[in-house]
Amino acid sequence: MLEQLLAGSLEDARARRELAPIETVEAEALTRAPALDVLEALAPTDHIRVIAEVKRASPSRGDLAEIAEPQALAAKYEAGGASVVSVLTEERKFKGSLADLESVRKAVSIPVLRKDFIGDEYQILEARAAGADLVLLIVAALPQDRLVQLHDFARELGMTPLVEAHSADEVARAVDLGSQLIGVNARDLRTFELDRDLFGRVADQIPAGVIRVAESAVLDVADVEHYRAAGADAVLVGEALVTNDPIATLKSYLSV
Ligand SMILES: O=P(O)(O)OC[C@@H](O)[C@@H](O)c1c[nH]c2ccccc12
Repeated sequence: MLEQLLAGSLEDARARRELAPIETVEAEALTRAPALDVLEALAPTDHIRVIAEVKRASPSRGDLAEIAEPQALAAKYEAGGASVVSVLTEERKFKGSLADLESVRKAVSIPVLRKDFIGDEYQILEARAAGADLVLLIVAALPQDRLVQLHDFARELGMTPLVEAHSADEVARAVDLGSQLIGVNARDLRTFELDRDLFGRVADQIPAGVIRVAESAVLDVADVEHYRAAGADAVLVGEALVTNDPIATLKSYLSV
């Protein structure tokens, strides 16, 4: 499944590239206001931080919410105390788009993450041109040499890569990159199985000073407490925020 998702995102990016060549998108990326300081926004503090996701659907959970106005949802996330907004831009299974990211960027002043299956520099330039401050890089999707190149490329644009791992080996590869922001996804993107305890098993491998994000499978405040107790600095939450009142839900998490 992960291979198909990556192939689909790359194919969609190639089609966009026919219309907007890399030079055009690069010029847009370079004339944007500088990317925001993500490590500052997510710096460990006395409560858990939340990366709140604009998520309409997923291959494992199907349709979650309509979200006609992603900018309105993102504004609620900011009002509720989220530290970062994640916008799924994958079109085929997650029903997102770069247009969603652009409208969210205009509506909030906190950092914005482009959440997609990224395997090409062009997608990173598009993200910056649309105003993203972070990009997701999924360790399982890429050989290490490409991961190094894409990680460097994003950093040269002033962006912060969120490097996603789903096993002890993948965490080791993320650490090898010199990543300052590592996410452990409870969901296996190949089988869609959930393992909420994975974060706790691998958290100690992440060096002090690196921000630790627990991704997926937060359905209520007890799950946030579970991740916090295991050492998470931040949680990345989609489904629970798009299917409940976002402000009230965020406020309950921020008490953890
Ligand atoms: O809806 P949830 O279970 O709260 O999960 C959010 C987020 O972690 C999930 O959307 C995600 C994590 N890593 C990804 C990689 C690609 C697509 C989606 C994801």
